[in-house]
Amino acid sequence: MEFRRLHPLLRLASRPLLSSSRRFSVYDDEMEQITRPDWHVVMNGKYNKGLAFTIKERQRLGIMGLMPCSVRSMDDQMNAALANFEARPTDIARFTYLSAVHHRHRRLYYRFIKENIEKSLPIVYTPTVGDVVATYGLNFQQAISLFISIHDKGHIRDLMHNWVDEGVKAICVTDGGRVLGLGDMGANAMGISLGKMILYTALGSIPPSTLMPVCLDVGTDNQALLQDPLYVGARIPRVKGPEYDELVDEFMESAVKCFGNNTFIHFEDFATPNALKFLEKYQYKYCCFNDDIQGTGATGLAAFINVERITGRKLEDTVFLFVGAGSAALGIANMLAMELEVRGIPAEEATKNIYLMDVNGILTPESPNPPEMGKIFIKSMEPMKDMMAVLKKLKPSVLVGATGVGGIFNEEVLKTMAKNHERPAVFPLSNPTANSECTAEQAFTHTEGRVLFGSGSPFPPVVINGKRYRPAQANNCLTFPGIALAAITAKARYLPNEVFSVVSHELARNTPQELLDEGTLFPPIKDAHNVAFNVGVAMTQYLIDNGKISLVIQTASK
Ligand SMILES: NC(=O)C1=CN([C@@H]2O[C@H](COP(=O)(O)OP(=O)(O)OC[C@H]3O[C@@H](n4cnc5c(N)ncnc54)[C@H](O)[C@@H]3O)[C@@H](O)[C@H]2O)C=CC1
Ligand SMILES: CC(=O)C(=O)O
Ligand SMILES: [Mg+2]
Repeated sequence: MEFRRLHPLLRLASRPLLSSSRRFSVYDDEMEQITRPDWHVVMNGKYNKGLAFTIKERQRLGIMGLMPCSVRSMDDQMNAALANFEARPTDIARFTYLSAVHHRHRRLYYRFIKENIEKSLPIVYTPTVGDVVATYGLNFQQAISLFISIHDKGHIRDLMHNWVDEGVKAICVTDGGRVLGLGDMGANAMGISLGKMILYTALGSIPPSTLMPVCLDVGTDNQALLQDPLYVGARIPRVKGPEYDELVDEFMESAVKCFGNNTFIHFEDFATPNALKFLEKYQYKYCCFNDDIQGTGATGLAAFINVERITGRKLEDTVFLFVGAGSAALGIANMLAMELEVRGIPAEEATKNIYLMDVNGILTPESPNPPEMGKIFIKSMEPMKDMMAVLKKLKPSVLVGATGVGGIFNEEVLKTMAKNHERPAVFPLSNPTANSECTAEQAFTHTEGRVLFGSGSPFPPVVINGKRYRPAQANNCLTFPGIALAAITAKARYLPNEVFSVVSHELARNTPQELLDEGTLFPPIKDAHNVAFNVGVAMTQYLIDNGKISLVIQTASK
């Protein structure tokens, strides 16, 4: 892992020796200590490298005796970390162990996550991050992120001045309005901003010192949190209306003033009405990105492109049913409609076979308050509320779940999909695992292994009649690290919708043919960092070719 700025002592340590009055003789008579001893280098995770400091480095840095005499290579430290990680009895204990590694030795932490991504992703991300968010107050240890509360209105720039690193290039901001499928999690949502930014580094190779996770703490309507003595956020009902909007405006203005107008600002887990409002308001004004809408949109479209490759059934001839009409479903459905239009299908035709249903049923002219982004999918048909009745009538071959409601794709739903189609596609996208619309085992079992499958949270392989099926993870973590990498690399001024189409196609292309042949829709998680790199390159190329980069860059004025 390359870190951009070295601690001055480490820089000094890599230079030829200067003369000094103090002399060490234990290991190397020629070695001299050139500076006052500084334990800071071993106490700060940003500079520490544990037992990997050589004896010479220990002498140069004045840290002899602050660790045992063994020198342990990074490879050996990785082995020790893996043994420690696996010895922990629960996933939350593994998360806590890794957080301690982050605190004392960041290089080891990111290398561990990257090189053990199949084991570590479910810990630092969904599903365990859901438990981390739920128990955030109980386990709170150390601030490594920026909290901006409603009480800080008018002073956000001052708070940004307090941030630990200069040269911030990307921010992940949440207000905790809808965290995974857990609902309003108030200030506990910081766990989600942190989790996303860990993947910026582990998958996107973006230096952590350029990243700032933020939680806008505007209170919460979650009564359990308000009554929890350990809750760390503002104990007030969630602030809404102009006061809230002004806070978010001030946050955006402060971010670009402090860190430059190319700062990549990632919105995460805002409740859908706010997510849609801010995307519309800021998309062409800032270099901003909504992961739940655009990152998920790009991921979902990639899945559909690969369904088309496997089944040979054209997207324009496919009937899609989205159960859920929030950020995730709207993001994917709109990406799909855009793809069809790019392929020459007229706008009205493009949405003809794309159906959305929310908690009130299929979107029809009678639906109460359909979101603006969902209006193109409204169908002039009889209102239908029952999912089974809809499945029987429309016979979709692609079924997407983005409701946050665990288990609603039950045996009957899955069997109906299998009865109607030789290769039905089913996407229970909701997180964490308990909120998944079905499990992989249920999906493969009730479709006799014929399903094309992608879930938001990971599931282990499924074996049916001796045949092993590999469930793919359909999660925006396959896109947002590459999107961030590209936006930062190209110094993008703003991100038009078309870039996400480039991202989708690149993600789909990264799925090896042998996996498509066995019915797997996405690249394996072990290749996620290669995917992030390839997505980053493709998107950067698009931004440069299409003049979306800044020619005049307004830099920070912190
Ligand atoms: N796999 C991934 O990459 C992603 C997954 N998600 C997941 O998607 C879920 C939804 O997120 P959002 O769209 O932001 O939430 P949201 O709360 O805005 O939308 C949920 C939608 O589901 C509908 N709904 C609820 N119960 C229903 C039912 N029984 N039948 C039909 N519709 C029902 C609601 O009316 C609403 O339209 C969350 O669990 C989240 O974790 C979100 C983003 C990315
Ligand atoms: C994956 C993600 O962004 C979500 O579940 O909200
Ligand atoms: Mg999210």
